[in-house]
Amino acid sequence: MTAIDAAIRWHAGDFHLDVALGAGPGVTVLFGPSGSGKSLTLRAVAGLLTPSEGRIAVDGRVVFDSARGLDLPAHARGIGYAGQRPALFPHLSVGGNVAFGIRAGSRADRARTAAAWLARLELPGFEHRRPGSLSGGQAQRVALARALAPGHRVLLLDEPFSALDESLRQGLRQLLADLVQERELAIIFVTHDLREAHLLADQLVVIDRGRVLQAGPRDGVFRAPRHRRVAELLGGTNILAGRVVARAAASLTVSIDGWEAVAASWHGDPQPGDAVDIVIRPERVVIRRGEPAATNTLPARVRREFDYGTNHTLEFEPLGPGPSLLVDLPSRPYDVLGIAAKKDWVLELPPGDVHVMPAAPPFRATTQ
Ligand SMILES: Nc1ncnc2c1ncn2[C@@H]1O[C@H](COP(=O)(O)OP(=O)(O)OP(=O)(O)O)[C@@H](O)[C@H]1O
Repeated sequence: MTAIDAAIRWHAGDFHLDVALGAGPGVTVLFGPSGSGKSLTLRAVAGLLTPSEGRIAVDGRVVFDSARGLDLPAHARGIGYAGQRPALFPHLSVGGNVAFGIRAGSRADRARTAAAWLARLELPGFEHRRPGSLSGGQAQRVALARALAPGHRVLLLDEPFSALDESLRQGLRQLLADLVQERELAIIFVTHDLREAHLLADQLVVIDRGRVLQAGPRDGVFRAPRHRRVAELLGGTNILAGRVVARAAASLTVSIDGWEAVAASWHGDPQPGDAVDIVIRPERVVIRRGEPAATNTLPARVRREFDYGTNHTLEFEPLGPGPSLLVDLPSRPYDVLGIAAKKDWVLELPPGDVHVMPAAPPFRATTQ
């Protein structure tokens, strides 16, 4: 049974939210740019925002249905929620905040459970502190403990690590992964951090301007975006316009700026002659010294390079016909290959990493 099944509409001013979302056990990452509607979606599922239309079911139980006038309050939905800005009750201690949603057990039991969650979130002994005395990252972890403590199977977490440093983030990501295993949790996790999305997601939902653009298992969405906008949002910086030359059972031949490449991945039903967009992820390009490879080689020269410390982004221009390409290379292979000294290389694009999508509709400058 899906843990969350939601179809909601809401609008305010110019912003229209029209989202259908399903989430099962594991981590479903809701990924999208700032202002795309991620928080609104989560707030609607949590019961903190009333959609103008729609239906929301949690573990098969309908908690909102505009057609039936049903709208269960947040506390009756059986969901743990931690918002983007931790909204702790200022009049309660930290322990009181964490124990707030726990229903079972004596007062002492609830206090013990709260203290145990605080310790698990690396805040041991914080239960007697006041919320006003916490740093931003500590308050965020208290909010997370409060969401976890009642033991709900469904958790909605809105950028819960945004105020934390990398080492704390790593520990808490591991904690979430452990909890998913231990308790078969279903978590919807909002982030606009691509690395975090990739690291955490079992399922990935890409949202933009209030709409779901694509949803599915993480690798399927990353490797096979449906169209240019999804590829752009997922960091596919080489998105090239081309045309289909030929189609075989398991491959397409595409022409890009006069250079032909074989692609083994595509979305839709591309036919010879069709205009298409082609995405080649910068971390999937192979840099060779010049030895021959079977398919998809492109002699090219480094035109510009950007040193990000852990990796280099190289901008290659072709030596003959073909596209310019960005290539990401970790700093060690960069040194071993000697790219600082040698600028002419042969790029190789494995066909499985050349993904073809229907061409984005042409941009219309006028409304005629
Ligand atoms: N009460 C409101 N009235 C009008 N517009 C609103 C209201 N609440 C949110 N919006 C708008 O809806 C859009 C989506 O907001 P939302 O908070 O869901 O974005 P988000 O994807 O979570 O972004 P971020 O990553 O920046 O948190 C934004 O453009 C926001 O300004």
